Amino acid sequence: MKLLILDRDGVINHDSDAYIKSVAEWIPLPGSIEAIAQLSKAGWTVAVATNQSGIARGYYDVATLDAMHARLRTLVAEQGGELGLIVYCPHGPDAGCDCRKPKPGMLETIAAHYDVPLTGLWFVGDSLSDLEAAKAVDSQPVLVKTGKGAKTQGKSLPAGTLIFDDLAAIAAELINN
Ligand SMILES: O=P(O)(O)OC[C@@H](O)[C@H]1O[C@@H](OP(=O)(O)O)[C@@H](O)[C@@H](O)[C@@H]1O
Ligand SMILES: [Mg+2]
Ligand SMILES: [Zn+2]
Repeated sequence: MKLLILDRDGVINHDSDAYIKSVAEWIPLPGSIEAIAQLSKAGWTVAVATNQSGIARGYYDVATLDAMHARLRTLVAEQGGELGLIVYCPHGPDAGCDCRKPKPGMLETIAAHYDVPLTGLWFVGDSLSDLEAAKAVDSQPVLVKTGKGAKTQGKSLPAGTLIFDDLAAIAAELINN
């Protein structure tokens, strides 16, 4: 089974230091919806693993987050694709949960859901915590330069991190090779 896991903010949609607090603030990055749909139509299952500490911080509630994700699913479906499992961590940095990246809990949940090994599985993110989560379970860390990615690129990255301009470039790589 061809499974790809994506971070959400900064990879699929624009991110903000003020958090993405409403459906209106949730704006897809150029080409990201089309990239997900193309991967889906090419036989890939695309899942999402996203930190959403804004819930713990009281910036928005689960119903609002679900509405953002319903919007994402609708947009992908309008392009003829289908989005897979979305897993989020609603906790704050001090909660000590197992799901907040850089912990790999969400990657483990998704891999178990699809019964796919984590080793070498591509996880695409824009933050160092995304790449560290991948490395923690021997998945393949993949950095995109969108969102916080260009800034992250200047940091010390896990060995073997792959770097792409955006999700569209990743889709082209996976579909054409
Ligand atoms: O990139 P993903 O995991 O999809 O989501 C990131 C968001 O939950 C937010 O994560 C926050 O980090 P803290 O959770 O406050 O450390 C900040 O980086 C915000 O700018 C960002 O919108
Ligand atoms: Mg992100
Ligand atoms: Zn959590």
